[in-house]
Amino acid sequence: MLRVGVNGYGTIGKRVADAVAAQPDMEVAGVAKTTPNFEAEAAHRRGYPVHAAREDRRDAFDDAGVPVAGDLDDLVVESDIVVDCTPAGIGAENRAVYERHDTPALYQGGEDADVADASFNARANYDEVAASDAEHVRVVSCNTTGLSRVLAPLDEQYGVEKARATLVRRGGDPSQPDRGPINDILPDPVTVPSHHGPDVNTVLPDLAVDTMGVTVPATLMHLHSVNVTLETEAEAAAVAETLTDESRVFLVPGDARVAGPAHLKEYAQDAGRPRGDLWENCVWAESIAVEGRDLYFFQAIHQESDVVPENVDAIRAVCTDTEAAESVVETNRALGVGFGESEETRRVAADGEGATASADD
Ligand SMILES: NC(=O)C1=CN([C@@H]2O[C@H](COP(=O)(O)OP(=O)(O)OC[C@H]3O[C@@H](n4cnc5c(N)ncnc54)[C@H](OP(=O)(O)O)[C@@H]3O)[C@@H](O)[C@H]2O)C=CC1
Ligand SMILES: O=C(OP(=O)(O)O)[C@H](O)COP(=O)(O)O
Repeated sequence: MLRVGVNGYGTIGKRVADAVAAQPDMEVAGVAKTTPNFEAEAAHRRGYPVHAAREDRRDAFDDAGVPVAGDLDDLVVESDIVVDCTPAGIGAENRAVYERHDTPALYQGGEDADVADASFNARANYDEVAASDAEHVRVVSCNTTGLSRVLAPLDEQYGVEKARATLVRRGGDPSQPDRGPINDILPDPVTVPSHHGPDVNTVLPDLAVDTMGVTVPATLMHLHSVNVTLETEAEAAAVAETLTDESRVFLVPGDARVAGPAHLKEYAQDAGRPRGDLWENCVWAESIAVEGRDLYFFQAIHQESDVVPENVDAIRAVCTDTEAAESVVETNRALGVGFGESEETRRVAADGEGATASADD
């Protein structure tokens, strides 16, 4: 059993902890945060040992009646790997703590790429990261994850001459009342390209991609308008087939009459998904169009959850000998990723494979 510590228990951290707890080869060693708020109480109720991330905050936990299992050092010692889910910039400060204990760590996409020895997306570069023996790995951000999951298979199947995407970014998460805008539409960043294209190149280095960002008064999901000039001509139906075969792409059927992210979130909640999470890219099947070698489509990205299965796979890539396909299938199975069965799932099931818990160390 891999013992996984989660440092930072907010939007991403709480989901990563639950996803780790769902895996047959992993358990949650504990979680850490600085404030004994409702989320700390929820972590305690879920049975996760709660750690005070800063020694000077320990009294606050005692005063609030939230039992404290230890400090950050204790959590790192207890863990085979730590998933750092602290706010952007704090992960970089924490790397020294993980190094001091010689404990591998994952970081999130809010950190600069140079926080880690490698950036990770399971569909784009699991094998390279696993082979590199990198012990400090950054899981790319939600938007970059969403782009990488579609651009990797399109590049393999048809070749990508040039990808362009306009990212309509949600202003903040539903749990962030202090975010905005509340009545505006912001070029964000106003400079072009946005950081997302270069970030895709941290996991798909040879792919030509430019991105622009716009932030809007919405909290539910990001929405991407994607245009890809392919190297070979393809029918829209063939592209749809290619994307259907991806286990972390949900091709939203036209007859579902899903108008936008509000319907997608309702779809997930009706399906009984925890927190209404949508771990998959949601590509509108009807939007897939091809003019010559130019492909167009819309996809929605659930920023709170799409990186969660990627973190689970990154744990296996860093700590075990598990192959990419095995890990993805195991992660998907344990979480319930996929509204239908992908080709990848069918193939691995037919081969009788399953993720192993064989830790290297
Ligand atoms: N939300 C999103 O849409 C996405 C976020 N990311 C990235 O994931 C990372 C985390 O983001 P997100 O989950 O949204 O952030 P949140 O603000 O929701 O959660 C951060 C958590 O870290 C805790 N925290 C703050 N300071 C410290 C500290 N010094 N040590 C330990 N814990 C601390 C906070 O609680 P407390 O204050 O009690 O300590 C909170 O639990 C960022 O890099 C972000 O860019 C990536 C993809 C999508
Ligand atoms: O990593 C994210 O977005 P990004 O891919 O646009 O950088 C998350 O949605 C967090 O974004 P935020 O920095 O607006 O909270």
